[in-house]
Amino acid sequence: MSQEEHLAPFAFGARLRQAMDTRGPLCVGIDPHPALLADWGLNDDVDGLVRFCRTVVEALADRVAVLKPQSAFFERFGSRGIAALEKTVAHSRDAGALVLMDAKRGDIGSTMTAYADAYLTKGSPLFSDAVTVSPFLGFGSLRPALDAARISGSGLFVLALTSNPEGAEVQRAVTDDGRQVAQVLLDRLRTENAGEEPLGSFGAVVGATLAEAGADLAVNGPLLAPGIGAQGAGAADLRRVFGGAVGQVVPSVSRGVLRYGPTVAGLREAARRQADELGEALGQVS
Ligand SMILES: O=C(O)c1cc(=O)[nH]c(=O)n1[C@@H]1O[C@H](COP(=O)(O)O)[C@@H](O)[C@H]1O
Repeated sequence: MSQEEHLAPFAFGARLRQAMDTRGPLCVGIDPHPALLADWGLNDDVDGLVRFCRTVVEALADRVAVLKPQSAFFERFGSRGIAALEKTVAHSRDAGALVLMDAKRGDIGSTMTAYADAYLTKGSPLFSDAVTVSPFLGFGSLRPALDAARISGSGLFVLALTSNPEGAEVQRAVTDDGRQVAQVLLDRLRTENAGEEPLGSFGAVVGATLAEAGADLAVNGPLLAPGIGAQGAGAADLRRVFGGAVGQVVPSVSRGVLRYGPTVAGLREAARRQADELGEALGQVS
């Protein structure tokens, strides 16, 4: 039985909290890079993509809290890639993982409504437990997604302090009232999550690669921490970056686990190792 069936009335934040508490907080990204397909002995085509995803889901969907398919690697293959993405989402959810669709969508409100229909509305072929969104058009442009997520019990992760070095130019820019852009976004998330227990459904993306957070991360929502493994961050960075907010951190690893395929056993062992290391750093059961 999937987590959704178990926990149907609960909001994403509550379902995520439960998954983090029972499975540990690790999120594994499904990023079928051409280089990984080659390393796994697969062709860089739809058949290779499908086999790759089937293996990752078989290995991990019954044990990690969150699986995060990176939409770009599926879009490369056009409509058949999207069909593979739909199946990957469905199989992951059926096996009990929460699915965070990494699509980083963002647009004017009226178009955002269509993205909300695609990812956050029950019955849509790409319906996911949560989706990553870009607030570059202003936090208010995300309103249709916030509203749709509230109705369907799904969630959002808003890019705030991304793991790439180029992000700071925009995200650390100082606004008229003296706050950094990232802080404005975090403050808006705190408002959206106000009063939610045990955890709000609207999270922020905060890279584990940052030298320091330099922001108030207490948004009463989850903090997705990519950048671990291939981008150079590790368990030791989490306490430094997240400080008192470590209990809300969902550490995210893609290549750092995927490179231990193609066997199910290799992937499981790599995920377990990451979960142990990160869980220890976060002071959580894993
Ligand atoms: O939203 C994300 O997941 C994300 C945000 C961010 O700031 N940095 C970041 O790397 N990501 C994604 O996280 C994954 C990182 O992959 P690895 O570097 O292989 O672990 C990729 O799918 C990125 O698109």
